[in-house]
Amino acid sequence: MSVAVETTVTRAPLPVPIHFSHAEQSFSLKKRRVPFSSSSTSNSSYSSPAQLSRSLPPLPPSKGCIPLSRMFPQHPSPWTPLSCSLSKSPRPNSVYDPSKQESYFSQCFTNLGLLGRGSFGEVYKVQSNEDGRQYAVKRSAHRFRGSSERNRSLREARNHEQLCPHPHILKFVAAWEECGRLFIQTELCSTSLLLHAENQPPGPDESSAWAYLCDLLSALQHLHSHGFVHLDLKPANVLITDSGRLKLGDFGLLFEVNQKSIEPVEGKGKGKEDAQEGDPRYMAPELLRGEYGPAADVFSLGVSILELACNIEVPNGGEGWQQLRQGCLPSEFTRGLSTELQTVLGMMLAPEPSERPTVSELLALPSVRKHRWKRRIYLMFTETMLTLTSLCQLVVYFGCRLLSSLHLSFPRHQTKPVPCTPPRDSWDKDLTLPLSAMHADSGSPEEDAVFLLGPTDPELSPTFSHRVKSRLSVESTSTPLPASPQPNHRSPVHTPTHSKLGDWSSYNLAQTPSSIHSNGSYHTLTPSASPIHAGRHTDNMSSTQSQRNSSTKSSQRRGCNWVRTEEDLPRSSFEPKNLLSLFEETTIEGQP
Ligand SMILES: Nc1ncnc2c1ncn2[C@@H]1O[C@H](COP(=O)(O)OP(=O)(O)OP(=O)(O)O)[C@@H](O)[C@H]1O
Repeated sequence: MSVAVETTVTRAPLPVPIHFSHAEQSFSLKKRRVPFSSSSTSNSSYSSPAQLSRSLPPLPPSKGCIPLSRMFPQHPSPWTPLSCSLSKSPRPNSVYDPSKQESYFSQCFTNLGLLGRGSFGEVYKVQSNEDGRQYAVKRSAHRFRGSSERNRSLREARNHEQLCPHPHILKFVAAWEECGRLFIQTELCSTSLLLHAENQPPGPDESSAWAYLCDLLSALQHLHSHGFVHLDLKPANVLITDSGRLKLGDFGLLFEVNQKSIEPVEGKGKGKEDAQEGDPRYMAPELLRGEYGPAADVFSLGVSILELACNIEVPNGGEGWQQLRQGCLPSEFTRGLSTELQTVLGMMLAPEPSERPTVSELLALPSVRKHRWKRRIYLMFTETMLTLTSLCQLVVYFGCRLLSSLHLSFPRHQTKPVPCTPPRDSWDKDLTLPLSAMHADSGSPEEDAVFLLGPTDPELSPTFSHRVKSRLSVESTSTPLPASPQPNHRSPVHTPTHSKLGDWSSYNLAQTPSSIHSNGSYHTLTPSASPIHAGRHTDNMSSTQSQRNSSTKSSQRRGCNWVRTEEDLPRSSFEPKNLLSLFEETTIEGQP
């Protein structure tokens, strides 16, 4: 009798979050991303569907009022360091001179291009003028409109900084505020896990799923052991490095778990009502009851791994969403997975948080231990190989330089005029802007000139020249931009298993490149009995086209006077791709 009652209770539909009323209630194919158009490079004009649904409403149009910046003299906006790394005084190697008109960003970094956009802001690939290394800098999309918005924005930076470094946590470098915007500098990664997964061939990929699970369990163990809960774990918030190592990022919703009660890190203005802040697709059911705890991260990780292993869309509402939160996995997709993975997923997706294993318990499972061991060896090997390759390239580079200088020391070769390098000032003029320009009203072209590239060029960073995907994720809260390049390495992570297809075979056939129309659109797939849909497509045609156009676009980019391309930059670090040209230069210089 009691069992029957329990079953009824468990099966009762969960209260749907308020904002789910606009969510996708029925199941549909993964939306094709809207190609990143050149006109979208402007801050004000661009908004992806995801941004539309999650970003704040636009500022009301001005009705004849003179902008504040024109009414008052434009004093440089104070640069406020927010992280300890910047507050240290005096900072070694600092190139920032507050007396100069240029902003802190302009003085300290060379902008190499846009990496992606999210609901919070834009992420740029930059080169530090202090140490010559490359980083990612996230800039809030617009100026803070009030202190509550500012506090919310600063929370992510503060949360991130207080985390102890870990190999699977995105490394925080610095944060500052300038011109009413927040800047967060982090280590540079290759791309997000979401975009990486979308670039993989369709079909289940269990070996990669185990690798992702091992990395993210390590990250969660680190967070949970330090008393933190992430509360927004999803593939879009995970980054992947060149070696394939996953790094957990985006700590905007980080909570500190106290012994008695669970308090948010900032402690102010967050409570039960904020439980809906995370992405509904990955949200644990107990968050709707205001129960914040480590088990919520385990659930979100379970949904993420289910999505990645089966290569499906997880629902953001409706029947499929309810079923997943009642412990029902979509068997038509999961039956292609091994029993081991199915068991682990079943445990992680238990409806009651108390029934879910902790991260430590999951790490202790024999199946997880086996894959974790393999994963460690793989990462160690790949990262060692990458380091060795870089070292070899460095040796070859200096060898070439030596040979080249020996050649030049012959008197007969000195007759050839050495090409002049333009003075550094002329480069800087292109990119750096007076702070007053940056301080202008939001949306002014001057303000964003440091951050935006040519209106004719949709490929925004050197990384983008390889990015072949131009799809906007309708559901994702971030990165509706072209996907990143396929990493050169092909690892177990990147080599999907196609042997266990189950009912997937029909989907796979439908999603081969031949099913893509010449205009880039996709055939509609046969609706599944499952509410959860097969997901990721690869737009090979647009990819080829994009690559073909990249060289032309690169030369076009050089014509823009307000951005520097990587080719134009002073090269403080060695770039392996230029070895061939170095050899060619040496040969040409050696000719009489
Ligand atoms: N450190 C990084 N290295 C490389 N690419 C990055 C890095 N950080 C972010 N990106 C890229 O920028 C995109 C947007 O970043 P991010 O998701 O952090 O923005 P966001 O505004 O916080 O998004 P949201 O709040 O919607 O999740 C990512 O999807 C990723 O492609």
